[in-house]
Amino acid sequence: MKIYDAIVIGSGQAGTPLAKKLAMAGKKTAIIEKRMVGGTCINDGCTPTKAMVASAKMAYLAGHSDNLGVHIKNFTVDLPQILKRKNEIVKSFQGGAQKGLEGTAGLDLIFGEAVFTGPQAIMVKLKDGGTEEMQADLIFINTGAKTAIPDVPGLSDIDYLTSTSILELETVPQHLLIIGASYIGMEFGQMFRRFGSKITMLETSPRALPKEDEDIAEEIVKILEAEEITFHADAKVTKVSKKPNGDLEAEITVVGETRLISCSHILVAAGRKPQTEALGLQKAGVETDDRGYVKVNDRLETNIPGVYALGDVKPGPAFTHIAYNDYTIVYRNLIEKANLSIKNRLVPYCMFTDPPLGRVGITEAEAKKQGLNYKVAKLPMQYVARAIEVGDTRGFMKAIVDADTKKILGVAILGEEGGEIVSVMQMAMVGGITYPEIRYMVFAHPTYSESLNNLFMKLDSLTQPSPKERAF
Ligand SMILES: Cc1cc2nc3c(=O)[nH]c(=O)nc-3n(C[C@H](O)[C@H](O)[C@H](O)COP(=O)(O)OP(=O)(O)OC[C@H]3O[C@@H](n4cnc5c(N)ncnc54)[C@H](O)[C@@H]3O)c2cc1C
Ligand SMILES: NC(=O)c1ccc[n+]([C@@H]2O[C@H](COP(=O)([O-])OP(=O)(O)OC[C@H]3O[C@@H](n4cnc5c(N)ncnc54)[C@H](O)[C@@H]3O)[C@@H](O)[C@H]2O)c1
Repeated sequence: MKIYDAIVIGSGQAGTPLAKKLAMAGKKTAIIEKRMVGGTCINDGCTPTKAMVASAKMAYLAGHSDNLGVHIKNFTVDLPQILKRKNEIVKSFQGGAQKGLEGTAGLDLIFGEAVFTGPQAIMVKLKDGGTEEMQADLIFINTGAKTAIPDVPGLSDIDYLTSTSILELETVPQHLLIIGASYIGMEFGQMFRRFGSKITMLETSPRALPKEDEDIAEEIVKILEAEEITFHADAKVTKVSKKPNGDLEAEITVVGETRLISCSHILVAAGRKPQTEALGLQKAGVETDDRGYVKVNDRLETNIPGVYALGDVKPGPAFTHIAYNDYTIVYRNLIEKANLSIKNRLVPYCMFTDPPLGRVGITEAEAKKQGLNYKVAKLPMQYVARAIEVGDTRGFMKAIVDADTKKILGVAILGEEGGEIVSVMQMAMVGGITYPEIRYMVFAHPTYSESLNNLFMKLDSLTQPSPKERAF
């Protein structure tokens, strides 16, 4: 039995920096990884998808360059080259992360699958064979999530794609049917449409992106439909099968009506589930919720003293920046004796469609549900000077503000650089900057952020439009 001060299970976006910092703080630490260092984000999440989204954007720009006076006669999409570039980026990020762990004194990187054998005890099924027993007073669960496979008759009999396996396709699917129209579905749907696939998207909810405000979801669907992507909302896949010619067939009901869709590939993008099934949590007495997520308090402590859970394995928003922030909270509480909590943490995110959707704070629907006295400002990107100059006026800016305190409650930017502009607004929200202050703040011209002046002008009919707004 090996004795450590700390054991980190999973080298994801929380575990990797946490293990390093704990070792550097003098704690003898082990980090156990069953697959590859860097977890989902680096290996089959953010990094590879955003690298491939960049190729898809290039294809789109090549096909839409005439308007800017640049005529590109012919272009082709070279998927093997796109994969090669993506793989090189992934490999360099993964290699860098692994080197960082291996080069840290007092830290052991162990490849294998960790299973709890008691509250402070772990058994590792080593990748190279054999097992290793270890224990520590501090154990951190950072095992992330994996694709959830819906219970659809016939699905287990066909070679369906997941967000991981689709990243390795060497040829562009002729017709890709996507189950689930949220982040993963939208990002891959647009990407493969731009690579040349026909795309059909199915969503069980009455509309795509059910967690977003209706106007935002509608606008995104409109943008993707303009690229000839087909959406079916209120849709349920009732059966899938392989036809004698090798094609796949999905039987679906759309608003109660049965249809058959023939396609070459099916991507399952219907959500993710925590990787806790094989973790032996019951041996440690660690409680999970009814969906298998590890229950934690606001300081990310489980019900067992000394055992913590960070990142996607606990309930709540599943993003890399949240996993990373979890690490900083746990580390500072433990080592720097801070008293930090995840309560009231502002959660920004960006869906990397083109244009992207950046959002922070609450939605209009949430403001309504909470019965707040709020106002909504909206500015179409057609009124954003920078968007006109750049030649892409799809989308809009939207803000929800408190009518009494004038504070910003939530912002969504569906437009070019939406994720970047929303970061500006996030800082305003954290700093308590009110919308009248932003309305008259000096931003560089011509930037997208400058149009935040005009966005907030919309809130007060007595306010004179700025010279920039008058120009339109
Ligand atoms: C296709 C896709 C695109 C995404 N794009 C974005 C994006 O653009 N922006 C964003 O913020 N988020 C994005 N995400 C989400 C993001 O990847 C996750 O939120 C993030 O990786 C979570 O980090 P984590 O540390 O909790 O877990 P992970 O990164 O999943 O790491 C968990 C690690 O634990 C290991 N592990 C699991 N069980 C064991 C065990 N028993 N023993 C040892 N090791 C174990 C796993 O192998 C894995 O390496 C995307 C996700 C997907 C699937
Ligand atoms: N840019 C980003 O930050 C980014 C990108 C990709 C993924 N992610 C993360 O990955 C997680 C998973 O993404 P996701 O899109 O798979 O999950 P999700 O949970 O966000 O959405 C799944 C969608 O599938 C629908 N659905 C479920 N079962 C269905 C069925 N049988 N038929 C049709 N539709 C069905 C749901 O109603 C939902 O709209 C997200 O929570 C997100 O945090 C983030």
